[in-house]
Amino acid sequence: MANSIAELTDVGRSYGAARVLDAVNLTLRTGESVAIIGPSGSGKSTLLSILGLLDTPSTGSYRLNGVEVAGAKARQRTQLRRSMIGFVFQAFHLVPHLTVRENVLFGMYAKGLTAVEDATTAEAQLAAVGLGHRMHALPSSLSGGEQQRTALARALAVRPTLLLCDEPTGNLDSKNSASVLNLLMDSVAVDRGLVIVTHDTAVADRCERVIQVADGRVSE
Ligand SMILES: Nc1ncnc2c1ncn2[C@@H]1O[C@H](COP(=O)(O)OP(=O)(O)OP(=O)(O)O)[C@@H](O)[C@H]1O
Repeated sequence: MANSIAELTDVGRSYGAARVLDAVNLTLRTGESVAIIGPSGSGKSTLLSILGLLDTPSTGSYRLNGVEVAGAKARQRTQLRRSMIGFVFQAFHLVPHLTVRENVLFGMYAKGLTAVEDATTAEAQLAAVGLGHRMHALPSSLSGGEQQRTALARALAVRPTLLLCDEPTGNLDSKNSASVLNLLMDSVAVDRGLVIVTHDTAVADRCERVIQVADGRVSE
């Protein structure tokens, strides 16, 4: 049965006098793919940052795996983020002087994983995204699609409970978008949920749920 991973109750976020999110109620469960859509500046990235513990709600409750984190200290949020959350961004954010394989390993070390089997996990994850033959390449020699598949392998190698993506196909042509989208959909698992902020209707169409953000409010 699907478990609730993330539960936002009456969440608001203000920056100074500007109210960016208002009374947001949202529950995300394992096995789900959720698209977040809405006009530019409506608060989508802010919502994703709150879900990923990069930002904190100004008001309301956020329960992550049953633990209240809205008022959690930075250290606890960092620990939870490391152990539970994976991110994929539009701009890939690979380390330029590390190879593809090293980028995935670096992501694992950054998450505090240092087991000997890390190299095997990293290589298996790269093979799973179709990059087994590019493991020793530098990011600059890869296509945009290959770079995003590396970023996805880096995120998945630590087995996140929640995979959060901000415009993951925003820098890709249609062919590379389709392959990254297929991999994202394949990454949804009984013990994992997927959230994608997107302007791309092809992406939203593939997700089970579509959440619309407008004027700081969400509707489904
Ligand atoms: N750190 C911040 N300080 C002040 N204002 C902010 C901050 N972060 C976001 N905002 C404001 O909050 C609003 C929502 O921003 P957000 O990035 O969440 O929108 P978005 O829906 O993701 O937009 P886009 O589709 O253009 O990426 C914007 O008006 C933005 O200027």
